Amino acid sequence: MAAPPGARQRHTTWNTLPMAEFVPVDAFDLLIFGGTGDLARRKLLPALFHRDRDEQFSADSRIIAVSRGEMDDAAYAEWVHDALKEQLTTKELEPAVWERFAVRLYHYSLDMQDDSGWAGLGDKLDDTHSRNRVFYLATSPSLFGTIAGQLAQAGLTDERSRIVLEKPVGHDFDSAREINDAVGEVFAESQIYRIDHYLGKETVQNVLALRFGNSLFEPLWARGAVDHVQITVAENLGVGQRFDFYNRTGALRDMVQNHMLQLLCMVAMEPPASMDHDDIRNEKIKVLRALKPITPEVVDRVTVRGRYTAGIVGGEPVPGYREEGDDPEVKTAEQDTETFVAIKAEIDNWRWNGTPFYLRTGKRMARKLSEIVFQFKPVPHSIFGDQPLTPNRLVLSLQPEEGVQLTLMTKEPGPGGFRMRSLPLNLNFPDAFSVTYPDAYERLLMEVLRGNPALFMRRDEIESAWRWIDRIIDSWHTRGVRTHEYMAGSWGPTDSFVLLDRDDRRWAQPE
Ligand SMILES: NC(=O)C1=CN([C@@H]2O[C@H](COP(=O)(O)OP(=O)(O)OC[C@H]3O[C@@H](n4cnc5c(N)ncnc54)[C@H](OP(=O)(O)O)[C@@H]3O)[C@@H](O)[C@H]2O)C=CC1
Ligand SMILES: O=C1O[C@H](COP(=O)(O)O)[C@@H](O)[C@H](O)[C@H]1O
Repeated sequence: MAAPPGARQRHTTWNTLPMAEFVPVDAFDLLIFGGTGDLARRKLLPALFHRDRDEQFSADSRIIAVSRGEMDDAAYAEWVHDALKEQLTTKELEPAVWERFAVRLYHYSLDMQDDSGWAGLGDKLDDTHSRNRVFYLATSPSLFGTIAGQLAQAGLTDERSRIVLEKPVGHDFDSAREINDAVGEVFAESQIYRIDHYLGKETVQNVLALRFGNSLFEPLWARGAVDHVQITVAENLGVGQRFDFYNRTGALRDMVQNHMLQLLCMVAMEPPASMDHDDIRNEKIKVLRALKPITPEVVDRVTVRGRYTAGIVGGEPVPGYREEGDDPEVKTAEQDTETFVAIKAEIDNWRWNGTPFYLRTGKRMARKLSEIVFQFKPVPHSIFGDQPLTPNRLVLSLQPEEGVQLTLMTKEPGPGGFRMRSLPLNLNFPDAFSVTYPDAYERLLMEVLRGNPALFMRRDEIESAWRWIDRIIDSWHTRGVRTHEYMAGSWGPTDSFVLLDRDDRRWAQPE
């Protein structure tokens, strides 16, 4: 049926087939700037290999890596093969799939900071522009503007091409705006895909399904019923070989500015009118704009910075932050960088006024765990006398297991008396669906190749998030807020427990 005159055009390009099916994408040239880096080796190439295994790529689709290294296509294919051997099991790296994948691989040597060499890159590409052309920038963000400009000058872009920007987009609001301006001179906003790989995780998308596919939760999803929300992203790994990057960055910029704020937006936003990417992003931006600024007056009470010391993780002794990294020059430049941060965030809007969102992320914590916990309020009046009633809790688990758990009060069975027990109602996704869970990068790469930007961040989201983060960093500087030590293998510094204790609340973990 034709849309009525004046109806809004929707751009949803989600695969909504009734069954999970591997729908092929149109032919593409995917250029990975930084195609020999750590991200390409560990994430992008294994993700692409998996999608090729499921026959989603046409025979003529190509992957072209760009880096300064002198290597021909065959040498690059060999490098990729070694990388895949490291990342995948022998069973996964099926020889027939590898043969198909290997012929897609090309390498082009180029110093992106140099003006020469860009015209030659065009010779590697299909000049009929008959296939989708995607530029994936897996390099330092300081190169994003230069790369976009050089691509335009070499005549390699048109209105159909897409550009993917890896996180972080900038180091603060000003640098993010500079990058967005430079890239925006060449590409329209609809052609720019800013990655936050948390948006590619299944449970994060399941937040949409849970909230808006059920009538049960939405009426309770507000300050009237929800006491507070906790978002935890705990890692057991340390900073290891990324010391140089991390030392300049810290947990607030590395994890909160992007992943944690995106999670917060997904659970706190108002219902979007549709799954259209701009409908969703319009709601997310409202949440970011409603975040209460953290000023020097309150920063001590609502944030905690931590840094790990040596300890034991998973039964193994591990070094402290100060012992990580081996470059002496970097070591001397060491700052009081936080590897842990906890924040009491408040959203100044009708729905959430008075319901805080406690955010917590850290490296070298007791175990890897990412979850969002909705702590509901207690019943207003108990008819069960002295029996304690545990308020309901909804837990959305992202990692390591993906699922949803709702705790309910039930009556313990028995011939006499009336005893109440809190029990979980569990929906474990891997048990419920007999499919292999794709890595977040697999989904995100496919969405780029399909031209669906819903799972990517719009310019205003990035910039709003930076404004809020910059304010915290300024307040830390103004008040000289230092890091507190926590032992590797713990759940963070004591002060993070005090943060909740002050409000008479507790972190959901440790159990
Ligand atoms: N690694 C990870 O897990 C994650 C990384 N990121 C982000 O992705 C980006 C890339 O990270 P990562 O892969 O770890 O970095 P690496 O340092 O491992 O790789 C950088 C890549 O860029 C190439 N490169 C660097 N400078 C130039 C240049 N002037 N001209 C041409 N090629 C160049 C390098 O090749 P060569 O030196 O041979 O030129 C290499 O291929 C960073 O912004 C990072 O923050 C984001 C999330 C996770
Ligand atoms: O972007 C980043 O994310 C990883 C954590 O990702 P996950 O999918 O393993 O939870 C983090 O280790 C890294 O420091 C950060 O840059």
